[in-house]
Amino acid sequence: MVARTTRRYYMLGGKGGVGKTSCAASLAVRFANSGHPTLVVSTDPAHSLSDSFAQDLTGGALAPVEGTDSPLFALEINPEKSREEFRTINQKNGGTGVKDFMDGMGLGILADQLGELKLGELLDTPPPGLDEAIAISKVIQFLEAPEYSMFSRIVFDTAPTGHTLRLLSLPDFLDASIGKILKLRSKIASATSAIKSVFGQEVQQQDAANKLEQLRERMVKVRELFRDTESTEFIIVTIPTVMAISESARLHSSLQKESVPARRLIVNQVLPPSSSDCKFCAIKRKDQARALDMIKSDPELMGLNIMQAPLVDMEIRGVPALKFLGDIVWK
Ligand SMILES: Nc1ncnc2c1ncn2[C@@H]1O[C@H](COP(=O)(O)OP(=O)(O)OP(=O)(O)O)[C@@H](O)[C@H]1O
Repeated sequence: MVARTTRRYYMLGGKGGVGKTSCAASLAVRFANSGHPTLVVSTDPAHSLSDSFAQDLTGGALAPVEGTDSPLFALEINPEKSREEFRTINQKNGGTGVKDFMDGMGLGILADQLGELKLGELLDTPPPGLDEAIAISKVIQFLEAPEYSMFSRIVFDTAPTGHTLRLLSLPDFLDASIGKILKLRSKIASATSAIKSVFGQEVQQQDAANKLEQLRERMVKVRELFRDTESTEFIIVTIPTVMAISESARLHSSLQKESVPARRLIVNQVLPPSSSDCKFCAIKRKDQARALDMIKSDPELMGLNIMQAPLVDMEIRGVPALKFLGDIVWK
C-alpha cells in the first residue's frame, strides 16, 4: 500500500461504529510515517476525526495533524454547507419564478420537464448519500488546486454503509439531472431573449450555467474515481459479529455490482488470545471465532484479503495510539 509514489485513494466504509474512523486515521498515520504526504478526509456528517486524532480539526479547511514524520493533513467537509451551495446554483436555474414565467410565455412543456427533475424537493429532503456525493465532489474540486498536489495518499473516512451504497448510484442520477437542466436552459435561452429578465443579467446566467456544468463534471469524476482500479481501493471495515458481517457481505456485493475495486476486509475489535480467560471472555472469544468462520465460508467475503485488528484495552485516541493500531493492521 505504501510502495507506489503515484497518488492513491483509499475509501474506508462499513456499518456504524465498527471503527471506520480509527482504521482510516491509523492508515493515514501509517502512510505519513512511510514518507507519503497524506490527506485524510471525513465525509461522514458525524465527524469524528478530531476525536480520533485528539486535535481540533474542525473548520472545513486543511488542518495539519501534529506528530507524524511526513505531513499529514485532515479535512472535515461540512456536507450541509456543500448542499447549500448546490441549492443556490439550482435555484438560479430551476426556481418557481422560472416555471411561472415559462408558463406565461407558452413554454409550459419545458416548465413541466423542469418540474419533473424534482431537484428542489431532493434538496429539501435529501436522500442519504446526496450530502456525501456533494462532499466528495467538493474534495475533487479541492484536489484540482495546486496546494493539494503534494498529497500522494488520500484516505476517506466515509459515512455508514447505507449512505455509501446510495452514494454509488447518485453520481449517475445527478449527472443525468444536471445534464437535463443544462440542456433545458440552453433551449429556453434560445427560445426567447426575454428570459434574461428572469435569470437576471446574462453574465449571471452564464455563471450559474458554468457552475452547474462544473458540478456535473465533478460528479462524473467522483464516479470515475470510485471505479478506477489503478488509483482507488474501497476497504470494508467490520467486526466479528453476525450482523456486521452480513452487512459487509451486502456492501461487498453492491461494490462489485458498481465495479468499485474492493480487495481488503478489516475485521476490527478481535479479542486477543489470553492464557487466563474469564468466563465472559471465553464465551465472547468463541462467539467471535464463529463469526470469523462465517467470513471464511461467505461466498461474498471469502475471496477478500482478511486483516485482523485486535480489540485494545483502551480507547484509540491520538497519533501514538493510532500508530500502534496501524502498525498491527496495515502490514
Ligand atoms: N480495535 C479497537 N480497540 C478498541 N477500541 C476501538 C477499536 N476500534 C475502534 N475502537 C473504539 O470504538 C469507538 C468507535 O470507533 P470509530 O469512531 O472509529 O468507529 P466508526 O465506525 O468510525 O463510527 P461511526 O460510524 O460513528 O463514524 C471509538 O471509541 C474507538 O476508539
